[in-house]
Amino acid sequence: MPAVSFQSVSKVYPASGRPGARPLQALDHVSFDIEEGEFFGLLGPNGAGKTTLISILAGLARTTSGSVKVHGHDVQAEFIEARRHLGVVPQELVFDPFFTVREALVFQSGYFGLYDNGAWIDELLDGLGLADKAKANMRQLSGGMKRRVLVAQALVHRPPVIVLDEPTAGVDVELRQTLWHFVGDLNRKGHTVLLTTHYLEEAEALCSRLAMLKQGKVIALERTSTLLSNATSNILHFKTDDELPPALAALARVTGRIVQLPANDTAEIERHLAALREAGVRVEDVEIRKADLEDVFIALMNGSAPAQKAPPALEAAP
Ligand SMILES: Nc1ncnc2c1ncn2[C@@H]1O[C@H](COP(=O)(O)OP(=O)(O)OP(=O)(O)O)[C@@H](O)[C@H]1O
Repeated sequence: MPAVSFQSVSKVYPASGRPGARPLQALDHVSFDIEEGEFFGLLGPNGAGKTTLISILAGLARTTSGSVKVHGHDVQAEFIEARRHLGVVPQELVFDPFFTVREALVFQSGYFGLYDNGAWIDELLDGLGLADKAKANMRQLSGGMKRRVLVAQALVHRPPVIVLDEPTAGVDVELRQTLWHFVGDLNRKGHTVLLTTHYLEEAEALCSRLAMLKQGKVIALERTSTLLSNATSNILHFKTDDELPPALAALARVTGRIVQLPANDTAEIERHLAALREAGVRVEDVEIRKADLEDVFIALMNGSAPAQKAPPALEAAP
């Protein structure tokens, strides 16, 4: 039995009351399973539907059609059983300002009928670097510390499935490391992890399998290693102040002065360089690197399949 199963999930938000407003299809027949013990990544640009899908999984929103199960329990029909199997770390920092950290965790344990949870709470506080904040009031904590408490709250009932919705947005390196160490450990002990993130290098490093959403549809569902090995193999990376010739501009990812051009082999790299020379483009700091998940993501979001070699942009210069 899969840990999480999404079966043809659609979600339409009704039109707002504003004149001319139309209903919005946030999810369009999303289907995939997450197996027990997987570290699974859900990726997609802003507005792709990730939070909507997670809200449905957590029982905070309802599907328009389709079904979602956690360890075989339907999240709508068997809400309590499904919820017991899930620990959800929300994107937003929601907390009760009147509790201390420990009180918040004791209170949360009570929701699940756990009245003798002190040992596990201590373990959570230790593992997440919160031990010296146990008696601090929630409102005295920095944003990063509050996020650690949210992670601890999500885990008080030792859920087999852990859902992290952009847990590292705006958090410092230390918290990221603490969090990934802790969550990685739980995953090695058999917990299933579902992660949404905009940090693709994080997804590449952590997730064994990925789903990519675009406008509410699954456009890729693959092992991370397969996505990477199918990708255009090299990226020609350089800086320039000059304008690229149109054929190269159409292929390039440009960030300020930095240009990145996909190239499948050495011959294509040479063709790109020759074309740049011919167009009088002055380049600096030229590097060739392997394609990463960000390159795959961009290719997929732009509608070009990463497995396919980019069309030869230019004829080789003499
Ligand atoms: N409560 C709501 N009412 C109406 N439309 C909504 C509601 N919540 C989300 N949407 C819309 O549904 C679409 C999907 O939003 P969602 O927040 O699920 O995307 P996301 O992939 O999580 O984006 P982000 O990366 O920005 O968090 C967006 O167009 C969004 O504006």
